[in-house]
Amino acid sequence: MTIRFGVIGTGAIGREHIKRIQSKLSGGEIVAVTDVNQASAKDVVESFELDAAVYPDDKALIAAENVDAVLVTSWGPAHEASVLAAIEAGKYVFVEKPLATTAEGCMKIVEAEMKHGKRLVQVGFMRRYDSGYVQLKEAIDNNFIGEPLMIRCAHRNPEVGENYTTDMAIHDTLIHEIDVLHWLVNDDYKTVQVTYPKKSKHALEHLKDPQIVTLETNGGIVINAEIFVNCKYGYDIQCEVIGDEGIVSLPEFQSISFRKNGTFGTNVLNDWKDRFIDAYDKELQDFMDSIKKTGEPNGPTSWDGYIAAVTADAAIKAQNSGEKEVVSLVEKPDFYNQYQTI
Ligand SMILES: NC(=O)C1=CN([C@@H]2O[C@H](COP(=O)(O)OP(=O)(O)OC[C@H]3O[C@@H](n4cnc5c(N)ncnc54)[C@H](O)[C@@H]3O)[C@@H](O)[C@H]2O)C=CC1
Ligand SMILES: O=C1[C@@H](O)[C@H](O)[C@@H](O)[C@H](O)[C@H]1O
Repeated sequence: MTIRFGVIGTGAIGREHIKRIQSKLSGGEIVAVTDVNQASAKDVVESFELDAAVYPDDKALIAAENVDAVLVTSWGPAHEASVLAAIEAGKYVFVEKPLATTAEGCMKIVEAEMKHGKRLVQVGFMRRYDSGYVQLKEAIDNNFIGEPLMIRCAHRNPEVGENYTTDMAIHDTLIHEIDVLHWLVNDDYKTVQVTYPKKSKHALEHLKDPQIVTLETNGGIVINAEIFVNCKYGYDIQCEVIGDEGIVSLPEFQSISFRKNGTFGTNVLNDWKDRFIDAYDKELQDFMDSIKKTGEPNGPTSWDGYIAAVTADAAIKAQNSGEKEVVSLVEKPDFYNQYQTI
């Protein structure tokens, strides 16, 4: 069985995912595309030589009979409506982060999926598929470092465009740490606080950069996360978990080392596309394989999308108040307890 995808949003990551489904992964094909910029949708069909129809909007694409699964790679604020429409039509959905831009929006999706009665949605929190984070999780789950006490991490981008705003450091960038860290230590967040170090001279006037986010879990683990989106030197993701018996760290991305001109060095990557290339491949392959095997996706759930949104909302409140803000989740529905997600 081949899973026939309809793609909503043919921008940067939409194109990356189309390429991997079409020519790298097995068991899927792109049969439909749409974008509010119709020229972009048409261009992707031509340049990637897809045998796919171009639809005027998400509703028409979701209604197409030959679409089994919808890949939502439009801008964040458009995700909620497309995901809800896909659930209503009983179609599988792979949605890039964020699931929705508000906790209320995520909860609507959670409720719609529960009403449908089985899982349809997987959220694109790809770090759970990254081999480095998988190794960290195995070490923690196997008690290799004893009880985790603290986590130190950094999420650095070389630069961002002028549309990138201070709150995006949370809901666009930190959201990956928000998702992967509570999964890593099997805990939920209790509070969050944001502080601003001295501002980088490379940050535009409207942007506070870098930022330090301190998250505290119910179990007492304190996480110190640096978000620095004009770091200039490259795309760099760091994570170190400190336990009572030792420390585990995320491996550096593998690259050749060199000795040249009196220097011993290695290259640093420049963006997310390359850093998480294997993780993006694995998450989408798992989405397809799991649907074929069990009839449901296996990766991060709508509930995970909801946790991320609630935590991001509290962090944005903390950005503005300067205070420690409470992360308050409603009780996890039994429906999601039955899934042992990656
Ligand atoms: N998992 C990850 O590491 C990454 C995730 N993302 C997420 O993927 C999403 C897309 O990001 P990019 O591709 O970087 O943005 P982009 O701006 O390059 O592409 C988005 C595309 O969606 C289209 N679009 C917007 N609203 C639409 C609607 N209602 N219906 C149809 N098309 C619509 C736009 O015209 C544009 O072509 C965002 O939610 C972003 O947060 C982006 C980069 C990396
Ligand atoms: O999801 C992503 C982007 O949307 C975001 O803007 C970047 O900061 C992240 O590193 C990348 O993984």
